[in-house]
Amino acid sequence: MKASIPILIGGRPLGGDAMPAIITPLVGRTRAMIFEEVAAIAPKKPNLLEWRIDFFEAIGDHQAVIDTALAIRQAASIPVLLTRRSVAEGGQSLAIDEAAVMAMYTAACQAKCIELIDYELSSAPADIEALRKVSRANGIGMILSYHNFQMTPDASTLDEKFAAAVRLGADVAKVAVMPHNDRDVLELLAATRRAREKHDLPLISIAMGGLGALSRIAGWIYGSSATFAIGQGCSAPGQIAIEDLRTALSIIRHAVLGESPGTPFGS
Ligand SMILES: O=C1C[C@@](O)(C(=O)O)C[C@@H](O)[C@@H]1O
Repeated sequence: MKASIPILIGGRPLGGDAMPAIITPLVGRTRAMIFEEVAAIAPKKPNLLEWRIDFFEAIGDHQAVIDTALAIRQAASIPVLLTRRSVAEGGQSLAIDEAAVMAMYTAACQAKCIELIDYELSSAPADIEALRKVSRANGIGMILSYHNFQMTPDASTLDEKFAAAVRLGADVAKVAVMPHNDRDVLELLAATRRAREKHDLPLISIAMGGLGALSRIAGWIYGSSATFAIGQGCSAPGQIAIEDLRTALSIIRHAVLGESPGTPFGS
């Protein structure tokens, strides 16, 4: 089994040796709501906090974004991933346009108030290129992502999404899709496995909804380096509470990696 490649933050693997890293979203609309979430989530020790800034009312106010990001990091001592999810890919509608979103991401990178950003592959190529430059110049990692909340595209489309993220210089390639049946989940896992064989960068892949639970718990076996779990609020269908996820992961890790303290087979 080819190991999943860890996501690096400041040169260190996110989550240490354990696979997968656990990411919990922050979905508060106001600074006060976000801090309530941080207070509830920090003791649960996820490896990364995803600040879903499309939920944040003050998204257009750069200083508020920077101050809040710094305060989240300080309160939780957990690295922060900044994500604006577009409406087309399952996010909230915004009061600001795409140019202002770019300006917000740029200001956050320059302030170095976050460790990672998530930007969608469907964005304008010039914007992806510009954000890649500014994130790299400031030492901020970049996830290039694709989400389909309606369905699971065919195998070649899934392959192409991972490949496009690599071509465009992503540090992490991410694909999240909606399965309609158990086969769709297998397609997502198979595409993840092919991408792991072909590309030399960390991947995140998710099949959403109840059917996709297998991908959240066992996707790391196929090459996905991180999984999203509920710390306090949910940001997508099918996310599992971090406590339940950890229980499931420890059972599977023990079985798959041979870490079980049980009697050796055959003895
Ligand atoms: O892209 C992802 C994955 C996700 O959609 C999920 O299914 O867990 C949750 C989002 O917050 C995140 O940005």
